[in-house]
Amino acid sequence: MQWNGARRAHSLWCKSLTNNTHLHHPSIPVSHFVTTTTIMSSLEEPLGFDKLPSMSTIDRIQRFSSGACRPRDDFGMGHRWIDGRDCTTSNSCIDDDRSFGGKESFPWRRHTRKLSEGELHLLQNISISGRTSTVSATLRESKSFKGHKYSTFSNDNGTPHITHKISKGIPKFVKIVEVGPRDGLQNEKNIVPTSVKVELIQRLVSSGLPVVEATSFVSPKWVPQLADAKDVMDAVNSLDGARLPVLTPNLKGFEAAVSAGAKEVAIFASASESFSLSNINCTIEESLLRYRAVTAAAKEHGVPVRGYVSCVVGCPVEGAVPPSKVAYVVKELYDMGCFEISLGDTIGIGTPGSVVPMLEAVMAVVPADILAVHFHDTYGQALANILMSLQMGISIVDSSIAGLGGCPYAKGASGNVATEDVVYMLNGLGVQTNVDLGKLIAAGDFISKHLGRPNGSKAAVALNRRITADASKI
Ligand SMILES: CC(C)(COP(=O)([O-])OP(=O)([O-])OC[C@H]1O[C@@H](n2cnc3c(N)ncnc32)[C@H](O)[C@@H]1OP(=O)([O-])[O-])[C@@H](O)C(=O)NCCC(=O)NCCSC(=O)C[C@@](C)(O)CC(=O)[O-]
Repeated sequence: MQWNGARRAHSLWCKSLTNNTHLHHPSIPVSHFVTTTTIMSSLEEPLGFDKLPSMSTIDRIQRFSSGACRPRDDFGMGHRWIDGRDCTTSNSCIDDDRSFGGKESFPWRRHTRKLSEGELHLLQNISISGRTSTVSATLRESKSFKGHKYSTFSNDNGTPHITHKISKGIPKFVKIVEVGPRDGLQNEKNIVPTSVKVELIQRLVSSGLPVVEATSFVSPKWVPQLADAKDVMDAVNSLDGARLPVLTPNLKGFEAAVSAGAKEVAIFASASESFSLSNINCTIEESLLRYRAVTAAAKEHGVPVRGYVSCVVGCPVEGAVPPSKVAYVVKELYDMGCFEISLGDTIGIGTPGSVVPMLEAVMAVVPADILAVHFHDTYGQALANILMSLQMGISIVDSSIAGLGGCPYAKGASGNVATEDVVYMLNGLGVQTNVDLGKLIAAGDFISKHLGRPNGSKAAVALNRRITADASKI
């Protein structure tokens, strides 16, 4: 029976990756994890263009503009992949091969060309003097953490032209959606006291973050770490300055969230059937049915709904996930009224090589400006993936304070990209976030200290060291 199958598979995802037993479904046999681990090893090679379907049917002319949204009747997705009729596995879907057949180059790729003598001279100057310049800029910033713009390339030799080329397409403002109190803490082995969660949220809001995902109204049997969702909301509801969305997997969760004062909710679907079963104990289609009920109720209450799609490039069980599957689920969430949709590389397996075709497929069916990217940093690819996403027109980035999430003692998925690292990179690019990096680092240090581990943000660690070094000279 499908439902029994779903139950057996339920909650496999974090467990198989992290050995984090607190989320394990009691009925999942140990042998299941062995299988999953074996499959996971097939993902140890980075997913690149050669491992994913290419994009011959996607119209490329307008895809990076927000006006690129249009129905794709010819997209060839339908429901066939869900029924599994043409697919042996999600990685070998005939439909997808047809839709994305043919290897073509992507027009957004920078064309290499011969550099002129002047340009060569310029680049040599940058590589020689740029290092000093970058370092001094970093040191200057480290004292105040104030957002600054790097001046590495700003000389009078025509370099602004190069800067312009590099930053072309990158938005002037990026909205950061902080997911640490929810995505980060849901994976913690030990339950974090409510008062600590509340203080963390307060600190994050006061750093200027516009959105701080506060908690989840999910089954406490599955996620005991967030069983205090109501108490957390009671304590943070009156905070001004940021939106505080919460995760709701079904109507029950939605109703509980609204009674607790939540003014925004998020629903979370998956592009991988196996992950859907393990995470929320139902198939993708069943989850979409549930979410239609949630979005309808939310509309009645005037509550905005954010959508998540997990496993957008890879699934711990199924391996590579075809972009068309992601696009299908995104479009469903969009059609049911989600105002924003976050694309989750749940296991942090993606590289720009796999993220780009996925984004292309998604941007062919919904506007780019409603999309967010949500990268876990398991393979250290998150910042590269974010930069690539920004260049493709994304301007909403999810991240987690101090890189919270995942289990530090187990092989497998790690936390989200650290918010401090994202802000540091965006400051370097001259992109506005309205976030105070100093306050952010203090918030990251606060929660890391509580959890008894080093801050997972490289920028925070480096900038903290710098302060110590400065102080020792005084
Ligand atoms: C979806 C369910 C609830 C289905 O869980 P189920 O066991 O299939 O649900 P059920 O309808 O059979 O109910 C079982 C029990 O749960 C209760 N229940 C039912 N719903 C709720 C609720 N909302 N709040 C509190 N309790 C609830 C329900 O009342 C019942 O209680 P009992 O009668 O046994 O005492 C469960 O599987 C669940 O809570 N899953 C949560 C999974 C989760 O939070 N995962 C982490 C999210 S992270 C993620 O998805 C990825 C993301 C978003 O971060 C992006 C990325 O990284 O890619």
